[in-house]
Amino acid sequence: MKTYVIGDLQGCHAQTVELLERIGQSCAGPHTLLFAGDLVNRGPQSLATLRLVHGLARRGQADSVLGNHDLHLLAVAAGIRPPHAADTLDEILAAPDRDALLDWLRRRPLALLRDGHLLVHAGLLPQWSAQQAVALAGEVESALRGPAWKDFLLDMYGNAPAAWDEGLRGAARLRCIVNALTRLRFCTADGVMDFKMKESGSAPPGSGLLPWFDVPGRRSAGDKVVFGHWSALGLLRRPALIGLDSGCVWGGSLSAVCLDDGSLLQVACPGYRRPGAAAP
Ligand SMILES: Nc1ncnc2c1ncn2[C@@H]1O[C@H](COP(=O)(O)OP(=O)(O)OP(=O)(O)OP(=O)(O)OC[C@H]2O[C@@H](n3cnc4c(N)ncnc43)[C@H](O)[C@@H]2O)[C@@H](O)[C@H]1O
Repeated sequence: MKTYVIGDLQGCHAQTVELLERIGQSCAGPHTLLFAGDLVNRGPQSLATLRLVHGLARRGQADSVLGNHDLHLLAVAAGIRPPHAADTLDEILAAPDRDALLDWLRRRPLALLRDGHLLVHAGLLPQWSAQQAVALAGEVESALRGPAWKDFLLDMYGNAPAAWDEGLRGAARLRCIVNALTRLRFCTADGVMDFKMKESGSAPPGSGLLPWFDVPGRRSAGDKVVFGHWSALGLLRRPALIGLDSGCVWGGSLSAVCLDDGSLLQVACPGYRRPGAAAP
C-alpha cells in the first residue's frame, strides 16, 4: 500500500479535493494519506476541510499530525485563547458536529513514524533523533488526551524555554516540545529557537540563525524527515528531507509526495491570502 504525505491544507478545501482526485488517478490501488498538519485556518473552508480529513480518518484511510493552527483551534474552542481577526474558524465553532471534529483533532499525534519516514508539522531540535522526537511527542499527546488537557493548552503558549534541556519538567518541557514540533523554522547552531523570522527561507548573514535542518551535527540527520509549516521556504526535496508546505493558502500550491516512489503531485491555488498581510 502506497503512502502519500500532503502539505498544509489551511482550509483550502477545493485544492484538497482536487489533489485527492489526482492521487486517486495516479494510484489505482489502496493508499494511505498522511497530512502534515495545519488542516484549518487562514483559508476559506476550514470546516469542510476538517470534515473531509476526519471522514477519511474514520474510514482508516488517513491520519494527520497536529500543527500550530490546529492547536490554536483547540485553544479557541476551549475558550482559552481569543480568536485572531484573520482566523477562519467560526464555521467549525458553530458546527453541529464540532465536538466530534475537535475530539478527533485533539487526539492526533505530533509525530508519526511511517514507512521509514518521520512526519512532524514543523521541525526537530538538533539534540533529538527521530525516535526521541516520537517519544517526546508522546508526552504532549498524553497531556492532550488526558483529563487535564485544557490545563495543558493554558500552559502551552509562549516562546520559553527556547532551547532543549533533558532536565526540563512539567509545562516548560511540554511547551518546548510543542514549539519545536509545531512552530520551529530557525534556530542557532546550539538549538536556541527563533520565532520571529518567518517570511523567508534563509536567515540574514550574521544573525546566527540556521534552518533547523541545516544545524551541523543534527542528531536526526540520518533519519528521513517530512515536515510542513514553512510556506516561505516552499517545497524542499533532499535525500532525507521533504518540506511540503508550498504555500497553498498564500497563492502557491498544495503538494503531495508519495513516500514509496518519490513522485510529486501539485495543485495550484489562486491565493486566499497575500503574504505579509495580517488580516483578510
Ligand atoms: N506555544 C505556542 N506559543 C504561541 N503560539 C502558539 C503556540 N502553540 C501554538 N500556537 C499557535 O500558533 C498559531 C499561529 O501562529 P502565527 O505566529 O500566526 O503563525 P505563523 O508563524 O505565521 O505560522 P503559519 O503556520 O501561519 O505559517 P506560514 O508559513 O503559513 O506563514 C508564515 C508567514 O509567511 C509569510 N509568507 C507566506 N508565503 C510567503 C512567501 N512566498 N514569501 C514571503 N512570505 C511568505 C506569510 O505572510 C506569513 O506571515 C497561533 O494562532 C497560536 O495559537
